[in-house]
Amino acid sequence: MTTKLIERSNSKLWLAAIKPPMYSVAVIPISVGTAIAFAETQTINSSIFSTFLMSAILIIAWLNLSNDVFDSETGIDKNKAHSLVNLTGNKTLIFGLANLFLAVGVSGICAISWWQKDPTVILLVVLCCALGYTYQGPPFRFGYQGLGEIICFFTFGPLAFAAAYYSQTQTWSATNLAASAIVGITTSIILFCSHFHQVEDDLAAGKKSPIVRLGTKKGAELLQWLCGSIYVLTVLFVALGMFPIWTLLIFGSLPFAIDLCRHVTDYHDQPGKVSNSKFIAVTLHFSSGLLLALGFVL
Ligand SMILES: C/C(=C\COP(=O)(O)OP(=O)(O)O)CCC[C@H](C)CCC[C@H](C)CCCC(C)C
Ligand SMILES: O=C(O)C1=CC(=O)c2ccccc2C1=O
Repeated sequence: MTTKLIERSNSKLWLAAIKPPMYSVAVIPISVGTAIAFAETQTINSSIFSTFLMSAILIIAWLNLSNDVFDSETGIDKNKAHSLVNLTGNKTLIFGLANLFLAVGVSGICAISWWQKDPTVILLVVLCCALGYTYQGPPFRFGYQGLGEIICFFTFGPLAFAAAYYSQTQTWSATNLAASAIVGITTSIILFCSHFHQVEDDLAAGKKSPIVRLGTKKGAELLQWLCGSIYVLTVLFVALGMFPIWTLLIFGSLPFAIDLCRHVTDYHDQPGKVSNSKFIAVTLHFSSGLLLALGFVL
């Protein structure tokens, strides 16, 4: 019985370390960017789409494994039982695996550029990876200065969307750029929410996350503006004729936005209770992204 309980909590820790829901951040920008390309050209290259999707998932695996490696070096993760480095006790193995995922992911994107005889897509994705590295890796560690959310907005928004759209069309689109702002915001909301419960550990390690800088109460207030902005922007882009009317389907994700804002407003200063806000934010990101994509293809 005791062994079973230990096994169960061990598998929970592994699941928390691998973070399956977080791969939404790879799926959504590639899917929405491709949906817009399809809506505008009526064609889709499914080999390019599936290669891009697999590569993006591998790049996010690299990001998360290497985050545990770099955080183990600053001591910020010393209380984090679900760090892969803490779980395995083998930093070299996790770093090696992370780099393998990055190499295979980037190879997939190289294949797309090779098929297109055009380096644009690989250059955009390498720029995303380099910015992702500056968030967490030495000597930059820009996340420790509170710059993560800004890097997140540009990488998962305009840059990832430009790469996904260009991989299908070899051209650019103002509509795609507008949609990228919405997904950039929802992705940054995930990172923003992940910092509410970590204030004590972040302060101890000298990490000035936006929540450390603002305080949890002001952070909860800012979250309401960020969530509201995705709906205001969608209405604006529909009114300007840049988005089809069906993209208003994004309002179907409003209950998750309300739930997220209520949860964070109620528990912003209670780490044990606010810690799951990151996963409500993932649900908001996934549902709003999927509905937006649907709005473009209908
Ligand atoms: C690893 C990230 C967050 C974890 O942050 P933190 O250390 O505070 O949390 P833990 O407690 O879990 O340790 C995400 C950081 C995202 C980064 C700012 C930007 C990454 C860009 C990607 C490489 C872009 C990939 C684009 C792809 C879809 C083509
Ligand atoms: O572990 C995390 O907290 C995050 C992992 C991750 O890959 C990601 C990507 C984009 C935005 C936020 C996050 C995380 O918060």
